Amino acid sequence: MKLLEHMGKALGMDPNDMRVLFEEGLQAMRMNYYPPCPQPEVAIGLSAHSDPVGLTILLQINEMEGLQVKKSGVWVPIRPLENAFVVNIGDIMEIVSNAVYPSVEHRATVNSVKERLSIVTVYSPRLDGDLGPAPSLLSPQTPPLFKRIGVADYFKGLYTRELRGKSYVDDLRIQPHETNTN
Ligand SMILES: O=C(O)CCC(=O)C(=O)O
Ligand SMILES: [Fe+2]
Repeated sequence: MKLLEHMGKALGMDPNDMRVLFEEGLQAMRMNYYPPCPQPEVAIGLSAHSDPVGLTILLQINEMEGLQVKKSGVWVPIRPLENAFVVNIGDIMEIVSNAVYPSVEHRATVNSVKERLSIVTVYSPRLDGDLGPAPSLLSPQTPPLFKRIGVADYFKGLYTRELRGKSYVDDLRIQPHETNTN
């Protein structure tokens, strides 16, 4: 919550906009195990995706490289640093910040030498909340770029589709022909 509050402050958001959504939010944890793979060049540990949450904090536990983020269309390896967390922006933060903080597309590769482990904790809004660009960031000059959707409906929509890059957040984007000029 502290991290989110600071990010909201940096954006010039009304602190309440962040609180209303994320206070009493959902926190989940998962551990990923990638066994060594004899043919890593034809396999993938976790296919390209952006995390559908607010923020992700990730620890590459046994210091095996594998996480890659897409930067300007190129996959860049994230070298594990001892005792350092990786903080990834999720799709919900992209929506709330009205695309000021875009979510990061990433994937995990495997290798033939050793298994790889990562622990991930994700933070999301409360399920009974309502998700959309923070009202305090909107003005006639900065109109909303995403549709509003209930948090529960957002997750329902998410789990009925496949993991494919940033396709879900792209579907929630308001298209130019949908812009309401009233
Ligand atoms: O194992 C990794 O480094 C990436 C894991 C990940 O992206 C995820 O669990 O969402
Ligand atoms: Fe991820």
